[in-house]
Amino acid sequence: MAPETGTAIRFENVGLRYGLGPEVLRDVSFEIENGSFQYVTGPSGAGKTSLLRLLFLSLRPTRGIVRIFDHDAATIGRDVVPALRRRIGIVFQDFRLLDHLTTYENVALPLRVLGVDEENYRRDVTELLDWVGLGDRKWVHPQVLSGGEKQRAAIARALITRPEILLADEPTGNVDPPLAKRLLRLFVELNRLGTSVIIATHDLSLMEQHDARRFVLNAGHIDVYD
Ligand SMILES: Nc1ncnc2c1ncn2[C@@H]1O[C@H](COP(=O)(O)OP(=O)(O)OP(=O)(O)O)[C@@H](O)[C@H]1O
Repeated sequence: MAPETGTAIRFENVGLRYGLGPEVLRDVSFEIENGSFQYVTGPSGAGKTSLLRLLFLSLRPTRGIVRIFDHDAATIGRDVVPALRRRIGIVFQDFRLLDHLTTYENVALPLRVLGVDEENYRRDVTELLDWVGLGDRKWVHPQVLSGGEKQRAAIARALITRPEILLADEPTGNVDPPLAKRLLRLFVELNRLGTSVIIATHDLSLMEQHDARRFVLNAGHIDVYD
């Protein structure tokens, strides 16, 4: 579990460009404390997903400094990345569930990859699936899940390793308002238990329901509202 205080992430004058294209993030600076809660918002194309990809170490900055758990992203060895990523849960916009696995197996996958025996995770996976309201969808495959059910399965998979940081890209994009409210409660509860939560969203009503720090991106620039 994350220590109670301290900085989990620091960005200093970060710039990002794809190939030879224009900078899609410019002079982005902020810190994310352990156990904090923040939204990343801004119009379509503003750079929210790109920012999450930097946070997940799937992109490196073109300039500036990105520090994750006190490691400099520019110099992290490829062999260290998996261990750092295990401390970060991510919910992708397109879920990325594996079609040949059941909901239960998808959620258990990060633990299987870590070599944990099923007898040691069966209860946790079952409890988490109940918690996200998928207890009765455990044995079906993603093809028969609704958009909202897939979303909850992807959230459960991101949480099963009890990450110190949770990144979620539009986690309420496919659900109706009551379910969005429930998912938000889940993120707030997770945050209460010590996880830093970073949610990229367009959903104003979500941000109104739980007031927290906002990172507003606009054409690659960031404004931070505490
Ligand atoms: N792989 C890529 N190659 C080139 N340009 C990219 C790539 N991914 C994103 N971009 C560009 O970077 C900019 C920021 O995109 P990004 O997906 O980060 O925005 P976003 O705020 O998440 O948008 P949305 O809300 O629509 O998901 C856009 O101009 C986009 O076209």
